[in-house]
Amino acid sequence: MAATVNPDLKKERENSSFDPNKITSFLYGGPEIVKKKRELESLALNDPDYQHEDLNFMSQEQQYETFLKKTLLMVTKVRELKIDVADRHFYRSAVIGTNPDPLGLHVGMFLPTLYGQASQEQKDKWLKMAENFAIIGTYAQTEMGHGTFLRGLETTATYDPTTQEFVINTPTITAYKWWPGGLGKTSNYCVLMAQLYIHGKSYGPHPFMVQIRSLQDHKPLPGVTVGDIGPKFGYGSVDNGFLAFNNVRIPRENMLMKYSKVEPDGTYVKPPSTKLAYGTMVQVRANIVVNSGRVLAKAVTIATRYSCVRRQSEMKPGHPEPQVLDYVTQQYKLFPYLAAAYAFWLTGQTMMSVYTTSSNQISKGDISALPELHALSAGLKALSSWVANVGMEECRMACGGHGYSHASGLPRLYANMTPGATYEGENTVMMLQTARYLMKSYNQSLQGEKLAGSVAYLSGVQPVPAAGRTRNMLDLGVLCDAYRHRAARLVHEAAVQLRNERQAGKDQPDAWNAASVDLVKAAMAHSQYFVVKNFAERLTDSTLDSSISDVLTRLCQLHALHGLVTNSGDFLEDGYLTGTDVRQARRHINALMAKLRPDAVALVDAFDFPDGILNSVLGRYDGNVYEHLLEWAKASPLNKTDVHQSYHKYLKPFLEDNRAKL
Ligand SMILES: CCCCCCCCCCCCCC(=O)SCCNC(=O)CCNC(=O)[C@H](O)C(C)(C)COP(=O)(O)OP(=O)(O)OC[C@H]1O[C@@H](n2cnc3c(N)ncnc32)[C@H](O)[C@@H]1OP(=O)(O)O
Ligand SMILES: Cc1cc2nc3c(=O)[nH]c(=O)nc-3n(C[C@H](O)[C@H](O)[C@H](O)COP(=O)(O)OP(=O)(O)OC[C@H]3O[C@@H](n4cnc5c(N)ncnc54)[C@H](O)[C@@H]3O)c2cc1C
Repeated sequence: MAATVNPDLKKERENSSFDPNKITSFLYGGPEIVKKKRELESLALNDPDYQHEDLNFMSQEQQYETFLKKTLLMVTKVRELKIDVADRHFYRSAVIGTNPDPLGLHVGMFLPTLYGQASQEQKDKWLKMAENFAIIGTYAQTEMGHGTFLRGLETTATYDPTTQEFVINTPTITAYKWWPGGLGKTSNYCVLMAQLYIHGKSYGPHPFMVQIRSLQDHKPLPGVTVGDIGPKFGYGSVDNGFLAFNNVRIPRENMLMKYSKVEPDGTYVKPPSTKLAYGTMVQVRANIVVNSGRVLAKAVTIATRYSCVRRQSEMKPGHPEPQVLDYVTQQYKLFPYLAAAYAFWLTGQTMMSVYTTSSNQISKGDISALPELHALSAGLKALSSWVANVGMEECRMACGGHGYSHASGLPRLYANMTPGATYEGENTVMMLQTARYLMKSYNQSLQGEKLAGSVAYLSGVQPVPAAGRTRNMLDLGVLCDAYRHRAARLVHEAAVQLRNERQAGKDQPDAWNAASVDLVKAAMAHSQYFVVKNFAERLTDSTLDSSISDVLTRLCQLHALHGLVTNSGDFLEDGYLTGTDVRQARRHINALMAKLRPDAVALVDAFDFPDGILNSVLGRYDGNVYEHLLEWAKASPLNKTDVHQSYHKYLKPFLEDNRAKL
């Protein structure tokens, strides 16, 4: 087995213009954090207790069992090792890699819902148990018939003042809860979203704490039907489940009552905003933005390293076969996603800091930040997960045939990450939520109100500059202006279309539906502007090491220019940019790619994913791809014996029969 680094990769690293550790430090927030991250990752990756056979060789049941065992062990070890709460995600992501785990919903949504929606007494009652995994919960909202339309949920929680209980019921097949992670086999509790009814009146969806399985033998409690929904496109390591209730009674105190309340006599106390009950979803949407950047970074790391190891065809007759990354078309496949990975990594950081600031404000009773937080997280969640999906698939195809093998790590990455476009708010629906906020804000600006936050740019009309001007299309100020102008114009045009539909006689919902393609386009342009502007702003950080600011600036330019060229119609339509500008932009992209080429490997190394996390033969740090491909294939279950047992059952009699007939 080769112990040395592949010579092509070695040369790439020797020829890069900067030290990748400096970018790693920038991406993770300083050298101390990087040190901590590496220590925790290496602790997890070198722990023999976490080793197991490749998941790709396992059935769904085996994957679930393996991951359950592994994550429970992780909980115990995190406790024993006394890992700080703030650092646990480093350890966790090294243990689970790019796979979801059966406790993901407990950590990612059940606990956050208790933190965000439970009253102090309820926290005192349940938090200790939940934080210490004495109970395991999930977030049971989606039903077979309704995921998007929360007001359409059919599960009911009917208050009975005589016993001071809620009666939980699943009235129809379509009311079955469907999809919650960890529900199928793992959880014994859930936060249940159900329609609250008091004295025959509906109050909309509310969260309830409901025990579903016995704490003694894990059997479903009386009146509870629960199970696994079966194999999916990915997510083999998670037991997504179904759940139904037949008039199950829970105490009044089990409705999560930080905001809405039901008094013993059935009096309903209204929350400051009904949408506060949706708070956990906003948090997870912000997390998805972070995750999309990381997922794209992983895919690009695999494809870029492999493209330096892979040699194919003759560029010049008689010359050695070039590294495929030297084909400019290959660069054009990968470098825009390399740039996008950086863009979304940084966007994710900003999104999380907006989330933290706004949610602190909200939990203190000031809910003014809620609409902006919802609109921003919805749009960025949708944009980032869409780009990550397209990018992962592009990276897979850029690896040729080997990209299709599970050895590449890319099919599993895609299958596990692509539902980010669907869960936690289907992407088109999320973009339409952002559009709703944009329309409101736009109308407010027309009334002369000054706008703040991400929509501040909608205040005041953006004039189209006079024709004939020359622009420097590499100037980040020029690029940000172009994106801002495009977003403002598309918001304006969507608003005009909406108004025209109304004037043509449609009511508001029909007009909205008729204008929805334009509305999504406007929300997309708004979100893209936010990403480009955020990237450019991060480069103005005076503490940024000068040795890396050049290369990061190139990535930012490439990200902005590539988006501009692929959406050139939007920038040209009203004459804001000229054909010459767009042609110039295309030339700059080629020049930028040539400049980035020597730094490509260092730029993906800077993401600092150890091999154990990447889990890809093609993306190995040492580049020794071929010998490990062979080794990996040999470990496949079909190769356990030279002659498979099916030969004796089927092939042998078939061949013998055919031979006998000759
Ligand atoms: C370590 C941990 C790792 C982390 C990862 C964890 C695990 C990851 C795995 C994850 C696994 C996956 C787990 C899962 O998948 S969990 C299930 C996730 N499900 C969804 O996301 C459902 C999506 N649907 C909705 O959110 C709502 O129903 C929508 C938004 C579609 C409409 O809603 P509704 O029909 O009720 O309302 P309306 O249209 O009448 O609008 C009314 C007003 O409300 C405003 N509004 C709406 N929503 C919000 C909001 N949230 N905050 C603030 N405001 C909000 C809205 O703008 C409007 O404002 P205005 O215009 O009137 O002023
Ligand atoms: C892997 C995975 C894990 C999940 N985990 C959980 C979980 O733990 N807990 C949980 O509660 N749920 C979970 N879900 C469910 C998930 O949240 C929903 O599937 C998601 O919110 C989308 O809702 P839907 O399935 O009803 O899609 P639908 O709304 O039926 O979407 C179908 C199509 O209709 C379109 N559409 C719907 N409404 C509109 C509209 N108003 N305007 C325009 N177009 C519209 C959509 O754009 C889409 O193209 C999970 C799903 C997956 C795939």
